[in-house]
Amino acid sequence: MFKVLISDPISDLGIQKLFDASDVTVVKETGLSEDELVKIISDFDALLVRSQTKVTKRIMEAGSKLKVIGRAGVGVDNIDLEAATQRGIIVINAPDGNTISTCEHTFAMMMAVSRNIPQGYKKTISGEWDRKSFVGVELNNKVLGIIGMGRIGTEVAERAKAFNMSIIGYDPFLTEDRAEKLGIEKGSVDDIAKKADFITVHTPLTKETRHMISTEQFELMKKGVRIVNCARGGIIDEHALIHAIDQEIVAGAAFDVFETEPPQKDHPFLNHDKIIVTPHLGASTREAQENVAIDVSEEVLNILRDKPFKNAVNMPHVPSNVLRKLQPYFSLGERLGSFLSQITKDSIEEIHINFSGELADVDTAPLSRSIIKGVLAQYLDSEVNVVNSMHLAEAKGVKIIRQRSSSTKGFTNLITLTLKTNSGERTIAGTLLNGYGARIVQIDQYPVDISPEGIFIYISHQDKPGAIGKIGTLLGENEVNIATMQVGRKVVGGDAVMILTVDKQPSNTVKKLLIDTDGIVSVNEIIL
Ligand SMILES: NC(=O)C1=CN([C@@H]2O[C@H](COP(=O)(O)OP(=O)(O)OC[C@H]3O[C@@H](n4cnc5c(N)ncnc54)[C@H](O)[C@@H]3O)[C@@H](O)[C@H]2O)C=CC1
Ligand SMILES: O=C(O)C(=O)COP(=O)(O)O
Repeated sequence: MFKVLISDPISDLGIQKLFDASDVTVVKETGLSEDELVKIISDFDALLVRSQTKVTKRIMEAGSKLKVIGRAGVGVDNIDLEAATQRGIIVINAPDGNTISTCEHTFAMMMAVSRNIPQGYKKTISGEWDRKSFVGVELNNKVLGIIGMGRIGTEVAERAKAFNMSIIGYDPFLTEDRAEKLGIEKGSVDDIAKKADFITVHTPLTKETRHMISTEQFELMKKGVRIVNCARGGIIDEHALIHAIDQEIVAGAAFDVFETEPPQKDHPFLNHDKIIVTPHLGASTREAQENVAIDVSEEVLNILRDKPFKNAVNMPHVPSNVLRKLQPYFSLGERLGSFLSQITKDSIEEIHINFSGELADVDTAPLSRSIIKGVLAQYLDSEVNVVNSMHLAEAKGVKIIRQRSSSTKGFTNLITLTLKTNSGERTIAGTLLNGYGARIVQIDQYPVDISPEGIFIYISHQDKPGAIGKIGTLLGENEVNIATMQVGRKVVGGDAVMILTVDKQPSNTVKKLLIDTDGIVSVNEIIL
């Protein structure tokens, strides 16, 4: 008999399958503290949560029988995924069930902020009949900027068309082709900042998206822009937003989520006459709650019964003999993927992976998942892992081509990764050198010898006398110490690259100084 603990309010109707299962006992105990959960968790095979329960390492360590944690929703930021993976606990979520509700909430917020509905309501019920202070704007003929064109962002775009809005979308995976099919324009964050009358964000919170809308972006915006965040607190810099309202750039903002939830009583968004707020209600509809509960219950039952499941957000599953052979390569593969995706700025359309030498006769599927995880991780953060990376790439329309070859260019093993985009392709190759660890041995057409660990500055420049000296001096003057330097060029005086390993991250000012240096074409910072 399996025991399932439900520790957050989850729809009873949605989890009926669990109640009906003859091999499952369900216990509902909501509002437990970490200590209380630690005390009882050892009895349970599965734990079902929403966003309230913080599933910590301590709870997992106490859950000696715990096989699966089910999140009835999308974001798994309340679950310590690393601890779960380490303990072999499968974490699953329900990514599809609340898409429509969150999209509709976004519209509710967009319309409420455009017509000052909460402000008007508040004044009217206080007994005042004020028809002058709340003149709004129409959505009709306005430009809507959508940052994050995944499930929710796409649904928002579809509905915005019915309001006669023109839409600019930004997502690293949005191709021209898909944008055209959706009837929207593909743009950058800056394009959106410059052109949009309304901006809504629908990305996860990752190191890339944290404060992706901040002072710099607000300064580009049109006067009177309205901002909506029904994704995650922190994507929009809360302090910079207040400043942009004070400067009369932003006319109004609607937030469902906060950097800290619940927000402190003195949070500047509360009681601000230009900001409307809801308490993380995006997924709070009867339908969404039923959907996510049904999805999560089915997955939990499958996992408990050792049947196939699809929405795992962690845990690799590799036969032990294959695992033994591949183990040393996982980290190299992921780092190759991460390095290359950090210097590939366009939408990725195809991922080509070639395995050669010792790797040509092993089942490299698990290794491919690590490589693809590395490629996707900076965009999808905690939601991408070796279980779901392949599926996520394919779901985003990215074609994956895996090959084996005998050509090793003199190495006993070689992984060659190529990312094809609409504007060209980028390649990286790496190897495990017997006794010397992992090495990146090729970037595009340049042979290199780099240990894939640390902070890198990748500079494309014109091969000119003095170029290296200028860069070295500039970094030195700004106290960025260079640990290693690799250079490569195609022909004398032609395109050249410089790959520096540095001891600390260069500031934005230093990066700008580098970009402004004569002969430098592009500067990328890479963190592995
Ligand atoms: N307010 C609420 O109650 C709810 C909030 N959410 C949040 O909404 C967000 C989006 O959810 P879904 O659409 O289901 O996820 P999704 O995974 O389908 O879409 C997210 C999209 O963001 C894109 N993205 C990642 N990094 C980016 C970057 N740096 N710039 C631009 N785009 C980037 C990804 O490529 C992806 O297409 C998640 O953070 C989720 O937690 C989801 C449900 C309810
Ligand atoms: O699904 C998500 O990511 C959400 O943010 C919804 O959270 P909730 O289940 O309503 O606490």
